[in-house]
Amino acid sequence: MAVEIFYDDDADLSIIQGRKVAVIGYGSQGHAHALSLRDSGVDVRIGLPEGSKSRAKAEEQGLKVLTPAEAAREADLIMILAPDTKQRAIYTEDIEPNLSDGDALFFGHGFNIRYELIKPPSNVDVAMVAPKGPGHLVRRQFVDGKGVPALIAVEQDASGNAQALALSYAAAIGGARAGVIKTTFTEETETDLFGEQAVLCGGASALVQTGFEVLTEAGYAPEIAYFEVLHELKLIVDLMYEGGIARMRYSVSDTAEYGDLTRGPRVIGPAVKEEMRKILGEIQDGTFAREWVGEDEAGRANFQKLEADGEAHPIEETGKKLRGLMSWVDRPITETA
Ligand SMILES: NC(=O)C1=CN([C@@H]2O[C@H](COP(=O)(O)OP(=O)(O)OC[C@H]3O[C@@H](n4cnc5c(N)ncnc54)[C@H](OP(=O)(O)O)[C@@H]3O)[C@@H](O)[C@H]2O)C=CC1
Ligand SMILES: CC[C@](O)(C(C)=O)C(=O)O
Ligand SMILES: [Mg+2]
Ligand SMILES: [Mg+2]
Repeated sequence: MAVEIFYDDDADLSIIQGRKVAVIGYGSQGHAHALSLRDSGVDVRIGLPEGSKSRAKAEEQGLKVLTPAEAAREADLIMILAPDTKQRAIYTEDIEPNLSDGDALFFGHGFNIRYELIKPPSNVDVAMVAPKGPGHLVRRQFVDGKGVPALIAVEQDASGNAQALALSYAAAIGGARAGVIKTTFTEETETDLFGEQAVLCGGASALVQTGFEVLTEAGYAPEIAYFEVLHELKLIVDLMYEGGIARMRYSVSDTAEYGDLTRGPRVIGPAVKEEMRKILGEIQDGTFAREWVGEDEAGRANFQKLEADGEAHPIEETGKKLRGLMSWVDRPITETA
């Protein structure tokens, strides 16, 4: 089925400019949405708990900061950009008691609706604006006059205007400069989880670490291995981003292209594809969501151990040293872009 894609000319910015928006959370996505909404002329407040370390950042950037409950009460559109595992409690304690007829409840990812962790009342719009990129780059691209593509979805259309509202919001954060695709909460949640697990974060990290291990264990210099499997990956992916896999193959040598065509399918062979299908199945049947919510409720011990193991991987030390010698690469993540 053909998808519907919307651009700036299809969006009416005045719709979101007429709303009082509460952004709950001020992390990767929260700061990007809030600052870009504000720069697009939208009335924004941030909802953060009293003890949150993000409060000072939001205040420094001139934003009004309230508790999540106060922000939800004052606003008529509430965008939840707190961690997925915390959203159910925030919704129950701070948002649900402050929802009124005609309010809109927005999400940046469909997890809590798809897995029925949050069940909103029927008198509010429930919609999603999900940028297809990390929040710090969503903000950086907005400031640079560009945009990260976004997905919109409407789960509940109490007002009869929820899609236009979601499109207007997506345009205000720069998404409609690149393209906004209409989808469902289910399709966004399942494809997003699959993408980040199998390809973008899980697949790519494991590919890079394994390539680095094979080279260094065979006695090659870690610095050369780093440049080969991590640094150059960005340059190769830039070509794919600009012109697809064909553009990358045009630019690399024919030796590289022959190796790509004959060896690539051996690395990512039928066993990997089968594992990817299993991973997708665990997303579709709720196994992953139950596991992740359980891990969070149990205090995240396994998550923290795996994270620490990743930080201790030798590629990190090599990379830190080499990136420090390339000022244009070692760019800090900032909250203002
Ligand atoms: N990261 C990304 O680029 C993307 C994320 N998303 C989705 O966006 C949502 C937010 O993710 P992300 O930006 O990564 O989150 P982050 O972890 O970067 O930030 C979470 C923010 O929520 C705050 N927070 C924590 N607990 C509460 C609470 N009880 N009440 C209010 N605020 C709270 C945190 O405060 P403190 O700083 O004090 O911890 C922090 O400011 C998720 O649904 C995610 O799936 C979608 C697309 C991409
Ligand atoms: C790829 C990870 C992501 O889905 C994203 C930046 O789009 C996320 O959840 O952070
Ligand atoms: Mg994503
Ligand atoms: Mg995601």
